[in-house]
Amino acid sequence: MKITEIESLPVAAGAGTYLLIAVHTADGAHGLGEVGMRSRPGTVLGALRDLADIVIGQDANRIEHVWQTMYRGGFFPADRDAGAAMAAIDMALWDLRGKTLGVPLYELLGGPCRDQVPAYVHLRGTDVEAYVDNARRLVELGWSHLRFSLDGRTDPIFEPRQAVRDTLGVLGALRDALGDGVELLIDVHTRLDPADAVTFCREAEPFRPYFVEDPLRSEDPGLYRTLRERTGVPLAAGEQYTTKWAFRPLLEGDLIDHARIDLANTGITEGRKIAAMAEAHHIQVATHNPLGPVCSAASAHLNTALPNVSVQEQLRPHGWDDDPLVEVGPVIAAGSVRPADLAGLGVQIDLDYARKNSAADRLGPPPQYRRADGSFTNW
Ligand SMILES: O=C(O)[C@@H](O)[C@H](O)[C@H](O)CO
Ligand SMILES: [Mg+2]
Repeated sequence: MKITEIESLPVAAGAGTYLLIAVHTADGAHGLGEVGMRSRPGTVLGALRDLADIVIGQDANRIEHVWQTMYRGGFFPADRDAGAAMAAIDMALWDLRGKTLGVPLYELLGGPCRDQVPAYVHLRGTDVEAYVDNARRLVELGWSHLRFSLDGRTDPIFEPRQAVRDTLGVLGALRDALGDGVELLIDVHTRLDPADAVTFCREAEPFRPYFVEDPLRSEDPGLYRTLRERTGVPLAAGEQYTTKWAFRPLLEGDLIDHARIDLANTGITEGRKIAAMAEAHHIQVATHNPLGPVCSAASAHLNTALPNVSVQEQLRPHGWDDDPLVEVGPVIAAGSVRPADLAGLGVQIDLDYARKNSAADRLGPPPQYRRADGSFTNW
């Protein structure tokens, strides 16, 4: 099972743009992977080429060994941008392993702990009424976990205190309209400084959110200690981390309640180790996955096999039903996701379609936000 090629497939498909890869082997097989960081396409495509120098010629069955050589083989640790490229290769090797053995990936990860994985979808709105209407529609479709963002709703200007007030208004209106049977998740996108994050979390408490995600920036996980002391709201973080070492302070300090592992940033080999570290702290895994069919499948497999799962992110309520790229993908039913009943990741894409519909020029930095004074703030 010699690895012969890492093929990058930035693809524009029915439902969005994805940065997929195919790892090919000498016997004509291939495994699929997905890169989680699409905001620096040149960097990650370059990292994939650098990693190919290390990986080509290796035995695809030695997944942990390949991980060690990718991570440490360039002397400088391959984290962040290179970590996202590594994650895609690692995911593809697990797909290949499952296909070679003829079993779904979750069987290799210990077998199922659950029948399907609870999932949440994204909720959007231009004003409070639109949020409530859109939420009601999703609930009617059977979704019980809805996620929306802390926004200023004056794009591209983001004023944190205004955004905190607006978002608390939306949260309160949703709770009033939907009652307690619907779980509400708020993603702050690392946009707040500690003072505003404390205000937001404390004032959100009476509305019983399922979690508040990324209230603080990710550079210094120790920052969460202050917030933790000042709010009882459940906290979620971790989507920007690629390694167990990055997650360690959050987990060992019991600073979060939900670990936002993104398998297209950590890979499966590292992601399951992070999940085990979380388990030791009674922290639930809430996989980050605003991504495509391959990462969604990988997440569904790992979450099927893990004991400590809260909820999996799924961008769209309808999955890939009408997407010309995706021949088989994970099964998305109202409120949940489960892997397709096939070997490996259980994803089949039309490789020719992917090659002909490159999204190379459509990936890049997200829209840029500004404070009213012109200074930068996170998207
Ligand atoms: O949790 C999420 O889905 C978000 O934080 C996205 O990863 C972010 O908006 C970048 O696309
Ligand atoms: Mg997020």
